[in-house]
Amino acid sequence: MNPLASPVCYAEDAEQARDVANWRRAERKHLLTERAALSITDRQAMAQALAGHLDQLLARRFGTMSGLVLSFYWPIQSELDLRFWAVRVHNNGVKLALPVVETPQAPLIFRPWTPGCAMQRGFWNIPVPDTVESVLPDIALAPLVGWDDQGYRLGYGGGYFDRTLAAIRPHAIGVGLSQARLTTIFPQVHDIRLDAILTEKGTAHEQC
Ligand SMILES: Nc1nc2c(c(=O)[nH]1)N(C=O)[C@@H](CNc1ccc(C(=O)N[C@@H](CCC(=O)O)C(=O)O)cc1)CN2
Ligand SMILES: Nc1ncnc2c1ncn2[C@@H]1O[C@H](COP(=O)(O)OP(=O)(O)OP(=O)(O)O)[C@@H](O)[C@H]1O
Repeated sequence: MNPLASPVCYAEDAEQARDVANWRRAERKHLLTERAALSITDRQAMAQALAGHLDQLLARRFGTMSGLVLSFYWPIQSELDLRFWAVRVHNNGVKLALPVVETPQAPLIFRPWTPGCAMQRGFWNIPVPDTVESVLPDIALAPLVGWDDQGYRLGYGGGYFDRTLAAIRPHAIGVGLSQARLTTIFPQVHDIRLDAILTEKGTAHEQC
């Protein structure tokens, strides 16, 4: 074996990782600008349509979801607002949770949420339930900034969902806009494929 091969290879890997990180930063910015340009009415219609697809997918895979814990998200930065759907799901007896960055650069934790429960501002100013209790979700909705046909997700660039899916393995469903599709996100070793991706147009990806 050529003794020089490994260091050269590492140098190329580091360069490639840097290129991908730079490309993702630019794509994120572009996708977030495009999403923010949609009208509130359009986003509400998309959220309604997506909620319908979610109901179908969850009923098909999990039936009534009785006894299961499902995590959703508190919308930020023009994300589709599925809180009306979360209230409906809660009223059907499903336990809900929200993700929390408790420790930077560590997996997310999940705190139980009920409609109207006390909230506080967390990391990045994202509202989180004001409780010390935590739960493990069986199903986790992952908000998407971008996505690809293989089921890979682009988020806000903290690596939080990937770290979480590497630590615990809920059924992970990415939710986002059909217009946020990328040909590929150039998956890196840390990227974990989601079990399904849903947009306002329906199922874009589903693992068998
Ligand atoms: N509504 C909502 N809640 C959520 C998430 C989400 O995507 N949406 N998250 C899903 O995981 C977690 C928070 N995710 C975060 C991801 C990145 C950064 C952040 O600091 N980003 C840096 C950019 C990093 C980089 O590009 O290198 C920044 O903008 O400064 C913050 C929070 C938990 N809660
Ligand atoms: N399992 C992991 N362990 C350690 N670091 C990780 C892990 N997953 C991701 N990271 C780090 O997080 C950084 C950002 O990852 P990536 O670009 O995939 O974020 P993202 O999926 O867009 O963000 P988020 O999930 O927070 O919305 C990567 O450079 C990587 O170093």
